[in-house]
Amino acid sequence: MGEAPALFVEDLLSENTNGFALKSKGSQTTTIVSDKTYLIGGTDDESTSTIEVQIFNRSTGQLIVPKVLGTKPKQCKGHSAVLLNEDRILIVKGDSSPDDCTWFLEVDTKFVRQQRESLETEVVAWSKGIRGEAEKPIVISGPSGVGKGTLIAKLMKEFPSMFGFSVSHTTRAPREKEKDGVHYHFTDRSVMEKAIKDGKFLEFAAVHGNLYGTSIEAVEVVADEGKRCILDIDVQGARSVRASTLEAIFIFICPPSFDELEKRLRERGTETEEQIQKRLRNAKTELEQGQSGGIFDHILVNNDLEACYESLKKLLGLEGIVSTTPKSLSELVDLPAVHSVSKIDQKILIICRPAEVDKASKQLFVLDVSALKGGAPGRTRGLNLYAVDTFANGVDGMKQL
Ligand SMILES: Nc1ncnc2c1ncn2[C@@H]1O[C@H](COP(=O)(O)OP(=O)(O)OP(=O)(O)O)[C@@H](O)[C@H]1O
Ligand SMILES: Nc1nc2c(ncn2[C@@H]2O[C@H](COP(=O)(O)O)[C@@H](O)[C@H]2O)c(=O)[nH]1
Repeated sequence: MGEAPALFVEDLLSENTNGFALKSKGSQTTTIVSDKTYLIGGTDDESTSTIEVQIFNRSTGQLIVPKVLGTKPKQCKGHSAVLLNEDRILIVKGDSSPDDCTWFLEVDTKFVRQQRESLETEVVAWSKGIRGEAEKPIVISGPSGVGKGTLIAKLMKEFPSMFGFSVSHTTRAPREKEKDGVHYHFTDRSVMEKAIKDGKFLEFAAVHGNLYGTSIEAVEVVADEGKRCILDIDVQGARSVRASTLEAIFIFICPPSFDELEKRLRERGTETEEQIQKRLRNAKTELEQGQSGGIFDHILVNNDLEACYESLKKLLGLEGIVSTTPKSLSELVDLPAVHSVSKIDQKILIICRPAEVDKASKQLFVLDVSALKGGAPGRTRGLNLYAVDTFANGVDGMKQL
């Protein structure tokens, strides 16, 4: 936290109009949201490779660096900023790959308000914009040994381009065939506790004597691959995700009987007798909570593995579907570094400056934000970006937008 030189801040503020941010200092934009001015990008620190955020509080006259949650966007040659609905700022990056040009800086969404309260500091959160209707993440829960991992492995094998696994962090030791970064991020407790304190986790819980948690990044990485995220987490974690702003589908897997659950745990042969006893004790509570309503949308009994897998596929609308490749982004447009933005209702017009027209594929782009879904933690879905052929449509064509 530090005081801003008065002149500098006045310069920035004088360039603002009606909540729209204009270019101010190098690649920095300023956006006013009630009594705060968000200064985005363009810090003097050349070592910074990500877009930085500072907040000038006009009531107190202080310039602060907030805690920034979510993966930060990479610096680019130029960006524009538009305030949307008083709770998030849309950042349009120029000279960026088509799947990296729209980002949201959430400044007062439900997630940000929750985090501000729990971390007791000023918070903002980045969420990347994703084109189209990406599907909701899937939370799979159930007692240890019921077959969650087995079912998820089958799904990922049959539909490798459709689903991605959220790699959790855990403080437990790796099993013989487990790989760091693939099955789990195996982590020291102190490191994980610090990351939790820093707001890096969507959820975490003490499970069977160890700490487990889903980082925000683990979910974002999967969304960035254009895949649907699968979380394998315990009931406490499912409850936390249910209470969070992440919209997901919650599935609870039950064993056909308690004896069968014990048999599977023993036959897996990965735990000591003491650990098996602990997992079975916890299973009783998990089975009660999982089936008592309020958390899960669907309950599946994993008796016969193939039958349960077919039910899972049916529930996810995958019956008769053959694995597809991820949606191609090749048809998407390249935005120029120098552009201006204006907002008409829920449509953002991105206008290429004359000097850049030759470099850009089109002169005018429209970003439709009327159907936004999701947001931090995770990605903001439902964006629609398209180029408008102004020469063909002329002024009339633009009016129709
Ligand atoms: N329907 C089934 N019938 C018989 N055995 C099964 C069935 N489903 C899974 N198994 C076996 O049960 C054992 C436990 O399965 P799995 O490791 O997938 O459970 P899990 O729910 O992921 O456990 P954990 O929560 O401890 O990670 C494995 O050896 C697996 O092969
Ligand atoms: N709350 C969370 N629970 C998690 C997470 N990752 C895994 N788990 C659950 O832990 C138990 C035990 O797993 P194991 O690999 O040690 O057998 C199991 O029920 C998992 O679902 C997490 O990130 N958060």
